[in-house]
Amino acid sequence: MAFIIRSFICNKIIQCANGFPIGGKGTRPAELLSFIKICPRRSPTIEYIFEFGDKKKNKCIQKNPLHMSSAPKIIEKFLPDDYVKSVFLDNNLKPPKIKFKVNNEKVVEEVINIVCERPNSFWKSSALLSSIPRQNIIVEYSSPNIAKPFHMGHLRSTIIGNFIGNLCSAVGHDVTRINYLGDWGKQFGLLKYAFDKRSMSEKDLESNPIKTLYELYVDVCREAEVSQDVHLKANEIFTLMEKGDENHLKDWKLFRDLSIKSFEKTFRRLNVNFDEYHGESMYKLEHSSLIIKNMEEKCLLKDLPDGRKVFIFNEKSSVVTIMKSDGSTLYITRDIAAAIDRFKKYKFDKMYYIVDNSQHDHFLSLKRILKALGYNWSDYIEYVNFGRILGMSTRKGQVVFLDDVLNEAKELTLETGDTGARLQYSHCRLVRLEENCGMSYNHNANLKSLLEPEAIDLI
Ligand SMILES: NC(=[NH2+])NCCC[C@H](N)C(=O)O
Repeated sequence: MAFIIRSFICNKIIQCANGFPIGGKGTRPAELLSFIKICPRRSPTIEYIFEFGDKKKNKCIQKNPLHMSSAPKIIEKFLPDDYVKSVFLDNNLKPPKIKFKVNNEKVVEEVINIVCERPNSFWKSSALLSSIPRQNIIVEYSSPNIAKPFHMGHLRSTIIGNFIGNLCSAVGHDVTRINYLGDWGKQFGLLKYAFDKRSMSEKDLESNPIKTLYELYVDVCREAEVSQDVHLKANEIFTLMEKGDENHLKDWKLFRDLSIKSFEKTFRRLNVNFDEYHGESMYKLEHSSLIIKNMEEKCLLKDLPDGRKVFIFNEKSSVVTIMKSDGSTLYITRDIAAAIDRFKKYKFDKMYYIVDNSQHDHFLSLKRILKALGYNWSDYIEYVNFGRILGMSTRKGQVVFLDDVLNEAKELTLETGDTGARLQYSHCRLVRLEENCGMSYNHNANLKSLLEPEAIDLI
């Protein structure tokens, strides 16, 4: 609720600064808002500080239109009022800052009135929020790989991405939530090879498709470790798939449909939604060929003696393979195509990719390549990374299944006391009590008595 006071202080500072050099002229309250901060509570009075612009300091402060030289004038002209009891320069702070001591009673009254009037939307009137320009935002999160179980890394991406999506919508941005499935690549050649070799059919997948497909994948990876032949066959199958071979694609589609069904069950359980399901399979050879042509025209690719086409990444001349020697495409090529496609379609102002740390270099390359291709919007791409869950490898079969984790978490919350579930339960009970007691908030209540540190903290 600090925003009421902050905007109030801003307006007054601008009034006071009017007419002398740095402040005043055309400065809008919104420009000053972020420089006003609430102090950690040390005294019973709520205090705010104003930080001055400093050329040498961080960018944010550099943008501050008010400089230290304005301080004495502001203090002199700032007359105490209903909201602010006193204003002074605190020289104990390094560098010194203006301190505003606030009238607690007035703030408590304002806060309680606003919350009572608009209990579900009061926070939206924050001046800080209204100064944010509305944007078109894409959040890509979760993005599990089909035919494999949804694992903890995907769970983190799902939770963080969903949260970012909610936050962006809440402040009024247009948000498109995309789940970009890992549904293409050599692993589907491997899987299809194993599926055929064991003469399997749709029937074998009926009872537990993900588990069956996953076991098959772990099995064939083991086989591939000792047999070059398996690799060759899998590559061959995947190359055929890229060329549109219907027989292979029919089974791939079956794996994909069954996987999505199972993921959706998990998303329902987590109360997570997506606007669109995309996938790597949307960006096959024809997209990649265009990108490769474009990169070649701009002299961004180098042909290696082994037949690969690579992008020379940086000064240290590390390379990123854009096309394999057998002509098939790669994860990065598909991501380049997907980003270009999304910009065409959504004209985003910001696109967030929520993916674990292990893909740091991948996203760095993605941004660099897009920039080298002349797409300046690559600056709008934000890679939101998070710590990787160590010791898991889908290829080796070392994963913790998400459904097992959720089941265990459910049991634990039911058993133990001090948990989120318990908190929700207590909240429900309190709401019920409030509903049943037949009393409502008394607008004439004497708010002076709300002086406990806990009450002030809450406000
Ligand atoms: N656009 C992207 N590359 N998103 C992340 C995809 C994550 C990938 N499917 C994985 O599980 O590792």
